[in-house]
Amino acid sequence: MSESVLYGGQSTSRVRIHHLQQAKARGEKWAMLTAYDTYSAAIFEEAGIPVLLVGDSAGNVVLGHASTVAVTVDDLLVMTKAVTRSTKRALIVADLPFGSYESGPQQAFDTAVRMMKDGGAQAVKLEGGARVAPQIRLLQESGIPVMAHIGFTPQSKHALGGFRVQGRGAGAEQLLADAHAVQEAGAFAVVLEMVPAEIAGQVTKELSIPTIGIGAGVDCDAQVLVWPDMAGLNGGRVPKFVKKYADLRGELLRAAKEYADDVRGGVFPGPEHSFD
Ligand SMILES: Nc1nc(=O)c2c([nH]1)NC[C@@H]1CN(c3ccc(C(=O)N[C@@H](CCC(=O)O)C(=O)O)cc3)CN21
Ligand SMILES: CC(C)C(=O)C(=O)O
Ligand SMILES: [Mg+2]
Repeated sequence: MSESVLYGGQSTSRVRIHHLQQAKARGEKWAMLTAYDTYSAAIFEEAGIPVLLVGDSAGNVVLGHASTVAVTVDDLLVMTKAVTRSTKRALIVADLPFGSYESGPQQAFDTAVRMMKDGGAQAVKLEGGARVAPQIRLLQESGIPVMAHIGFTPQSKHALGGFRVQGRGAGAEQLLADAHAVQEAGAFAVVLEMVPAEIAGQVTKELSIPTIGIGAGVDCDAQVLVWPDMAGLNGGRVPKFVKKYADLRGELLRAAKEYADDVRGGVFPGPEHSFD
């Protein structure tokens, strides 16, 4: 078997966007996860996840907001710094929050520069297709790798009418046009969120850049999930596209209860946790 370009050998150098391009050319699929803090980022890198996204899903899963709309650049900067400090192999992508790039290429550039200079990110992600092509183009020309995000774009859920699959029926044409627009503008990869599997497969075939699916079927070049969803830390309802690989909520609940019981019972701390 040929060696993976992403997980291969003894290499300790950083995953770069050209590695993702090579992976697509070789038909090698890869996984992306979100990360928001030091322990999770280090664990995912050790697990061989080549790309980590400091997602604005932090609004939901870290900060307790009902949506990603309230998330600020400052919020994500703190988390991006934590993630970049604790990793050295994974490619770190920072989401650009709602309101920090839409008004034009200059605004997008200013925000992206903060994520790269202060945050240490190696790439940024923004939501939208043809409508953000000018932003993608300026960033790309300025040396900032851009990941695009089309299909269901959570920052515009109020405009899209809630959490809905995009690209069905007549929407397929729009989705394909957006996919081509972001590639043409210079995006190095594109997230496809909640898109019918067949359409996502078609986009993946037509594009030369990698597609990263979330609720977009198995034919994408890569997949992404929000980590507290896939690890079962999330106690609420999770979207249909989530597969639960662990029950961290149950495990943490058990540990916290046992600790509380030990303290109530005078069992903790024991002599081995105490000083003479
Ligand atoms: N915890 C978490 N997971 C995510 O995947 C996620 C976030 N937060 N926050 C930002 C966006 C928002 N996303 C979401 C959130 C909810 C649904 C959802 O409830 N989907 C339903 C309805 C689908 C439909 O109506 O067709 C589902 O059952 O999948 C989907 C994507 C994806 N992102
Ligand atoms: C779900 C992924 C793609 C995302 O944008 C996020 O976590 O914010
Ligand atoms: Mg996001």
